[in-house]
Amino acid sequence: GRCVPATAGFSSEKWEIDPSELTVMKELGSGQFGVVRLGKWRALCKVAIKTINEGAMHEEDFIEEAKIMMRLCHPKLVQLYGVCTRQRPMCIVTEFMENGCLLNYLRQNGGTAGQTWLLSVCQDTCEAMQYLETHHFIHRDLAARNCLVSDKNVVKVCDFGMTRYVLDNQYTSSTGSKFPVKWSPPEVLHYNKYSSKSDVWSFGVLMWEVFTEGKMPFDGRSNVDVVDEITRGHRLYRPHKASNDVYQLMYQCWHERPQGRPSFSELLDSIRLLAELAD
Ligand SMILES: CCC(=O)Nc1cccc(Nc2nc(Nc3ccc(OCCOC)cc3)ncc2F)c1
Repeated sequence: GRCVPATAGFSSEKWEIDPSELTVMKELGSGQFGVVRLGKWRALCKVAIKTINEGAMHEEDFIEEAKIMMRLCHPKLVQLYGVCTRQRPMCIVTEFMENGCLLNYLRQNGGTAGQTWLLSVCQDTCEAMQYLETHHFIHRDLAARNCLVSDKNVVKVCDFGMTRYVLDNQYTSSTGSKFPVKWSPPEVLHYNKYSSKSDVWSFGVLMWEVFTEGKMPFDGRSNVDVVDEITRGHRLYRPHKASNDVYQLMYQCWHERPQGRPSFSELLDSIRLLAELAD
């Protein structure tokens, strides 16, 4: 099936990739840990090679985790192929997605995107999140910037669980300048309490990003103001391209209490129903 043991043949320990079998090509941009480049494995398979800047990551912990992440296989998850840990800087090798980051794709192709595709983006990402929920794996940083678009305009979720290995405390502390406050629920902002239900809150914000075709949530407001607004019960407005049904779905994701929010399984059933009715 889809989940071919991706690194079968990559090397002895299934998560270790032999760098001599990688050809590095053009630069794609920069992610959380450093530069990401397009590459080829054994001159054949296109891959994304993410270089990990020295001091950017808890490397030992990540290598342990990579063994688990390799086992997370789903058609809507950007597949982790393996790591090159025997040289520095270390690198992470993943599936390559032709059309790049969803956030930029929405901003560049906005306006032309029909509601059908916008809803399909939510369905793709919800399928990935339902899979992670089933495997009790929390993403912790779900947002359009952490989704990628394939050559067939299928959207996949990437960088799941990676925030646990970031050393820059501007990212990791909820008062840090780089912390995803605008994608975080009250229990994360106040108690650092992560769960699949905190991912559901982020998913609601991702739906808002999709239906506004890449707007910044709470645009112009500071993180401190957003914490205050959210705590007082304020929520993001209905995007013009979102029907009332679609808005109701994302709004449910922002229930103050985690247990008041739907699961990804329930969200997926609702999205599939809306997609059917829209056809
Ligand atoms: C918004 C956040 C953001 O840009 N993130 C980001 C940037 C760079 C690379 C990655 N990671 C991966 N990228 C690809 N494919 C990719 C293809 C085209 C592209 O075009 C860039 C120039 O566009 C004119 C960028 C990426 N496949 C797997 C990744 F893992 C993530």
